[in-house]
Amino acid sequence: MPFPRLVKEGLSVARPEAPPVTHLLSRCPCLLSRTGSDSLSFPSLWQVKTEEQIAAEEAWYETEKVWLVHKDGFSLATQLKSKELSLPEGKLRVKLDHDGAVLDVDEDDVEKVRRRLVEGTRGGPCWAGQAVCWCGRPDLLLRRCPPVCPIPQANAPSCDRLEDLASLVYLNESSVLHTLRQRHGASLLHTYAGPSLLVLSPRGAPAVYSEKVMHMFKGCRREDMGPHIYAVAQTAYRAMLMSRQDQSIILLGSSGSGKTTSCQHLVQYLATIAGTSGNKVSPDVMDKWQALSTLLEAFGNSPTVMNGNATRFSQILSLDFDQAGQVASASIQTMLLEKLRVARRPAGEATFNVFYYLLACGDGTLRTELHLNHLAENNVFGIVPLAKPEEKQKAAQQFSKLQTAMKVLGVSPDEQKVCWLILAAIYHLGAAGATKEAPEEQAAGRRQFARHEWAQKAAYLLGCSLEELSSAIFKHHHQGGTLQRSTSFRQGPEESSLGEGTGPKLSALECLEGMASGLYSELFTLLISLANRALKSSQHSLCSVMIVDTPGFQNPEQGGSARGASFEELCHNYAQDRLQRLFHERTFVQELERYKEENIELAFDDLEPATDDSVAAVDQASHQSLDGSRERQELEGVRSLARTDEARGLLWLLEEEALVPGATEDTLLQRLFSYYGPQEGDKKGPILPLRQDALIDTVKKSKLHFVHCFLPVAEGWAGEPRSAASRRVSSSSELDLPPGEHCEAGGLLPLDVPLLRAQLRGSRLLDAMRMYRQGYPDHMVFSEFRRRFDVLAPHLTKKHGRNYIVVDERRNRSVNQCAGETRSDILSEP
Ligand SMILES: Nc1ncnc2c1ncn2[C@@H]1O[C@H](COP(=O)(O)OP(=O)(O)OP(=O)(O)O)[C@@H](O)[C@H]1O
Repeated sequence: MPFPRLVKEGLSVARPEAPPVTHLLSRCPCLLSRTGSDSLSFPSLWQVKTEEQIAAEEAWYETEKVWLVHKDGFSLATQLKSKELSLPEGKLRVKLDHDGAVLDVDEDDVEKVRRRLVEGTRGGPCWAGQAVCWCGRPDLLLRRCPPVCPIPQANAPSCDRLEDLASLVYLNESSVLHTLRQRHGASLLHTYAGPSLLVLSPRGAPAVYSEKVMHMFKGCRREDMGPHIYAVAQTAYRAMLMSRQDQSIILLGSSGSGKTTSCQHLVQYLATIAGTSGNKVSPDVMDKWQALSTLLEAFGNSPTVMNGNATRFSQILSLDFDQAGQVASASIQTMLLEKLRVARRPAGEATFNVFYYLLACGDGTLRTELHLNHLAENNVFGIVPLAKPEEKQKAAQQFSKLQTAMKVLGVSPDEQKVCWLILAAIYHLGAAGATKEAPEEQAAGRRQFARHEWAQKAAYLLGCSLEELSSAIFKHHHQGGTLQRSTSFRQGPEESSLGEGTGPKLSALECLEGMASGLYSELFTLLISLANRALKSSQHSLCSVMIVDTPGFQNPEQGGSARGASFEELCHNYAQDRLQRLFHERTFVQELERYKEENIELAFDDLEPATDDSVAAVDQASHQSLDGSRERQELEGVRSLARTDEARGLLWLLEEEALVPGATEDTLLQRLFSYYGPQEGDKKGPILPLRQDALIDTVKKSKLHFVHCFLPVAEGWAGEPRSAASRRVSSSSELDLPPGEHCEAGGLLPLDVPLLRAQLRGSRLLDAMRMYRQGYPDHMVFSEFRRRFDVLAPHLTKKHGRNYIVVDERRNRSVNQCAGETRSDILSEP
């Protein structure tokens, strides 16, 4: 039976809910096994277990199966216990299942699970925190899961492909990895992790995405759907319709793990299901979304060491729905575009896709207009056409596709022309290059183009004279003296020369790079507003589903590149970190606080301490604000103000140092390390703090849904293993164990267990799942409860009006009575 509770600010419902029969069939890991091959299958694909199967499972749980964790993987073993066995403190004796070897191992090498009994929270002794049974057969559980679980446990084979990791009888890291490994081997991409979805990015084009499949999810409730990205979209859509509250779906994960692909599937689902008139999807809606995706992919993506088509900006896509639940309007917000990539980028990486498309364009007239018939031998921005004929051909096709997409988005031929002119001008600026002047020449203002004929072309395309262009790029920087220099991908000592006492001066090349990235950024902003013009409508909308996609975590070393992260990568990583932290706050910290207030005891005594120091340090703003427009004479004051002992975030420091005369990258680093660098005896590396961005504030007020995308293996964008380190796909030889027990054994698809383990730890999904199964995860605030159910008490509505608000609802007896009467209705949604 469910356990609804009236709590201070609403009504919570514990899991397990009372399942209807079909529901029971789909969820119970104890009694049932499934025969379907994919997560799309529904309860009909489940089979009730035979008595023999149940007996085998019982026997399994009676032997003490444990996970033995090795440095790169884990093995199934049986713990050996006997009275005669005398082992030193902290040691256990185990027998490996695959070869029968008996080993004495450290207790710490055996996967830990919860040990404490959570008594009374659910009113049953079987609720020891490990066992979640949806079938209501506590007698089975009682035998399997004693009140205090004395040892770490592995799950019976029937749990191997469980759809929801939170339903594992024994929830621990190795059990989760094992389940994911089994599902991955069966090409099951999606798995529920309690309230969230986990996606293991596939290779190739899996057949689980199609319009036909979308219609299988239409109208379903969360508990009726197998794990799938469409299920997340459907859950958010349904929740929005029910609660009239904005919803946000947040995609988390490493670069290349499939966030943008999932984002596209989410949009397609919502546009298909809610962009429908009658039974037909409006072609207009779908065409526009497809066109938007083509546009963003061209202008905002580029190949990186981690991903052949990496997104280099953050975006919030918003679909706005009307009263009837149809898409009324849509919009896109973008931020953190990595604009400097146009001019400078890490070695081995490429510029934005659109340049390759334009340079491969087969339209002779356009090429002539853009002066692209003859290309330069050198380009300081490294913008060069693709070399291989097949790549060129593909890029030319992409250019035509882009032109069509712009047309669909209502970008007129003249507006398109402006885009091509700016892109070509950037190309010509790169071909023009800049003089490499000595510091004394900088002072004399001798910065200029290296090859004037190319600069002339750029000026012509931008509609100005060469002198005007030159002046705009090189001359006006003399007066400022407080310009912030770009610090990314810096190489070469000549670029770090500084004018004495006048603040950092920019080299001619930096001036040129600034112009190119500024032009590109303006162009990108313009295109986004043109796209919004096409997506918006004057139709009234009620609430929205927002989808948040940001560049994934990126560690250059993991991509096989021996360098530190660039400033831009740092910003993207920080944004991801903030979103991860939001996940943890919503699914764990806030829940825990709520339970504390309600005196509900939960057992979380073996949790790893939080490791988000870097985000905490980021938010460390200065107590004293600086005004960037301060006059020159105030800068001496700034110097003393800036150089206090107060620890601040990196962006604060950058702003301050940019204002301080004579400040250099070294002084910035010095301060950074003095605040956050390793202390004596501290083995941690420096923490790189930033200031928080606006993205979080935008989504915080909505109901959040999280999708965690995991990389199964570390492959570079060319499909090559990224580095020797990441190639450590656990092989049995490395673990000194025979084949048969490791991640890739048994014909499963390759899976990099250490990589997966790192992602699992980073995501803190285990914390969220433990909370989910112990607590009361389904929660409805009173105002929402009343909105949905006040129809059942019309006399109250008549008396107080539809929108009345009572501060402490529990004091309102009549409302409570009403709540009591309708509690069961909450559990079966109308
Ligand atoms: N669900 C999926 N179906 C098919 N292919 C996928 C899926 N997820 C990922 N991929 C493959 O992985 C590649 C990388 O995915 P994607 O660009 O979506 O990753 P990302 O997490 O958005 O990366 P980044 O953070 O670098 O932008 C895709 O080009 C695609 O080939």
